[in-house]
Amino acid sequence: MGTSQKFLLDYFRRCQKVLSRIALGADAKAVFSELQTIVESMEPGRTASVLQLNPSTKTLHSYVSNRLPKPYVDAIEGIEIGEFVGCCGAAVYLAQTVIAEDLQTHPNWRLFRDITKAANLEACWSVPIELSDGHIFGSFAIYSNEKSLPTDEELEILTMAAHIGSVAIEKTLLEEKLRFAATHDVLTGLLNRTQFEMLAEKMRAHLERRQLSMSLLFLDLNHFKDINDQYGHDLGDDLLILFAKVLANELRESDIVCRRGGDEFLVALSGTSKQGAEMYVSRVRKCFAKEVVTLKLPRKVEFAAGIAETASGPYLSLDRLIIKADQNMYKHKAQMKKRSAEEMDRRFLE
Ligand SMILES: Nc1nc2c(ncn2[C@@H]2O[C@H](COP(=O)(O)OP(=O)(O)OP(=O)(O)O)[C@@H](O)[C@H]2O)c(=O)[nH]1
Repeated sequence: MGTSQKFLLDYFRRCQKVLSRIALGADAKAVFSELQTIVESMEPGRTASVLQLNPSTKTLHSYVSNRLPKPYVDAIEGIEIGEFVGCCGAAVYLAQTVIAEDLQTHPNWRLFRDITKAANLEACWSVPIELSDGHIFGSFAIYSNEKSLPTDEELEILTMAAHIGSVAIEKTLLEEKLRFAATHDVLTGLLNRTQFEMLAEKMRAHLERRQLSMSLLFLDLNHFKDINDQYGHDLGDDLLILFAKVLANELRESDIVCRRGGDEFLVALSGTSKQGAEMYVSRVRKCFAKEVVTLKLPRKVEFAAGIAETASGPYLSLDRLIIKADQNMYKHKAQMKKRSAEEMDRRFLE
């Protein structure tokens, strides 16, 4: 009997090893592969399967490879969940365990009888993989090549395996969140300054080796403090988010952008001359002017941009590039402010 005391002891030892591996940073997929093997060893003729829910399409997809026959795996790939969709589709839909003792007679399997027969699958028990916030990640199922119901212990083992797997997923998600928080700006989701400088330096060194040009841009919103003061910080935040989105949307994959702080942004354009950088700024200006109207600000919002290019010979250091772009941005800002003052004078005198 698979659930003898010896088996249970062995099972707990193996689960403990998996938990240690999770603590040491094992990848969630590797953890589930291991859990599949452990659960399959309960009885001969058992095959485990882990499916992941795509929440936007409400469909299930293989999370880790398994030993189920390929035609069966292909047939259920991307299946939509539902109250009466097999055991996994129903377990995820209902957020509860679904057991089919005999796939040839269970109503949920009516549409799958031929493929399960061809795959020599007779019974299926599926438990939802639930995360601590209540979200259902997917399903953990056992298929058997004999009509059968799980014992209480077998069901407990399956549920525990799904739970251990959920811990691995949560840890992976949390680590991803931490990695993102350490390298990105919270408000705009762009890279933060430290991460940008690290990547821009790599870009600079790579381009210097190939003697290809690089442009560094310093961009700064005009009169942002007034916008904050007059219309509130929430609207100021929305403006920063919108500007960040436009800057990122107009970039190629090889280019990078960061929020340097406040209303200042840096962009590094790979293999791009000053002329190319000017074209980028003009695209951003056009798109920003179009998008900013959605914020319904009663005043025009503009930005100043400074460009620093490095090409051929010994390349400028990243620090020098940033300083140069900053100086050019200030010159541009001064010109813009002078122009707008002259415009005001003209209007006043007319
Ligand atoms: N809403 C919002 N404001 C911020 C944030 N970070 C910095 N600020 C504000 O951004 C403003 C930047 O002001 P300044 O550097 O004087 O820039 P400015 O008003 O655009 O001046 P010019 O660039 O000379 O036109 C300050 O008032 C900061 O308090 C943020 O995350 N959200």
